[in-house]
Amino acid sequence: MTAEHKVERKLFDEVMVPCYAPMNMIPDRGKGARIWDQDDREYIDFAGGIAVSCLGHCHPVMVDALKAQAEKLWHLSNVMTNAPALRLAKKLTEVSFADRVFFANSGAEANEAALKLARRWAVDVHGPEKSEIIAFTQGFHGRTFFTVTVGGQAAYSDGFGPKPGNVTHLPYNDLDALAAAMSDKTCAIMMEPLQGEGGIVTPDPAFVQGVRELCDKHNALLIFDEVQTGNGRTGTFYAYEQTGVTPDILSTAKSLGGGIPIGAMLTTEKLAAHMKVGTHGSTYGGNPLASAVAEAVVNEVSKPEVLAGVKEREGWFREGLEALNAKYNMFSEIRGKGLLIGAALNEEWKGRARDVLLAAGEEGLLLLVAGTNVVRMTPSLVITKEEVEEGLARLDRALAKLTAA
Ligand SMILES: Cc1ncc(COP(=O)(O)O)c(C=O)c1O
Repeated sequence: MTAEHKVERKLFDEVMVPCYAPMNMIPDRGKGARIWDQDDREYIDFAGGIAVSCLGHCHPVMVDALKAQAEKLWHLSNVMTNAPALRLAKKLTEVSFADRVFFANSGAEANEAALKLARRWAVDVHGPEKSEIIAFTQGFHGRTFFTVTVGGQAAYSDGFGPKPGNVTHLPYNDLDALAAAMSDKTCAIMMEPLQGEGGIVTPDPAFVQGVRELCDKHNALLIFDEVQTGNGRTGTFYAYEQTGVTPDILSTAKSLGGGIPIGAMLTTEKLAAHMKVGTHGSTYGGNPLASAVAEAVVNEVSKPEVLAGVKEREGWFREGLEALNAKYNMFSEIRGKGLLIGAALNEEWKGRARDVLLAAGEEGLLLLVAGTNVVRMTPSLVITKEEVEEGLARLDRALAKLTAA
């Protein structure tokens, strides 16, 4: 890398709106579960772009789909439909409960569409009084004003003036609290089937089933936010498949594109009928380039051997992390499902998830955090055994230094 090709990290502090605190390096290229920075330093990637790079970096099926579509047609807007979007929508209905698909560009936008559909349905069928949205503490649904308000972390939605109204937050996994709060004015419940940003929290199966029953009782819609859990992340194509519960609306993004921005809202024929021409829209939603890549990603990830491989890889991670914990005694629990993994710090290390992330970075391993107490891993679903072992060896070195300091 020659000096003139190198962009200095300090430029970030000079020209970017300071919403982020990125690591002190600039990645230059990636392959599989490895990334190299501008200085040619190699990192094993257990972060996967926050549950996005489900096939690793620059997987041939994505590169081929992108190249082929890039030579054909990039963009039309929704004044015309396009073949890649139609094929992708058809595939998404085949791998889920849904009959209908609306394309957006991100998780927040998919959730925004889901919430708007729920309110629209309520207004059409029951009248405007049925408008309450119930969501859960520590939930995360995106950063548009509606979705951040529905998300259960006030720190993200406070300080912007008046919020969209009629949103109630309840503790996750507390069916009694939900039963007491719900009424016929409840329009919809929005939840993650496994909370990601909130700390990798898996609800009791009875809670999820109870939520469905309460929705049926009060004629409310159940929206599953599968932006982080979807597209094979937990070992089934969608996490809801493991709950015995089917939502009315599902949002998906992140791994849907494997790295190209795309999101989608999935729903039933009956609910979709409440959206008419012009009710909602997006310039880029379902654009041919993003749809072509997502189609290739979904075709690959939905293969039974890829989904079975997620469970196998979960075993490699759990075994390796438990062994590290036996050595360093830092975690109270290794939790999550499939390749959505959280290592919760014990009392002694409480609040130091970022220290673990930074120490790992020094050793050439990319991790994530979920809050301040959980070290999160959302690697490629096809990460190799050698990459996992190398990453865990680097984590071993990082924890050795951290615990010795
Ligand atoms: C469960 C969940 N929903 C929604 C979002 C927002 O997605 P995006 O950042 O693509 O808008 C996220 C992002 O972390 C998420 O984890």
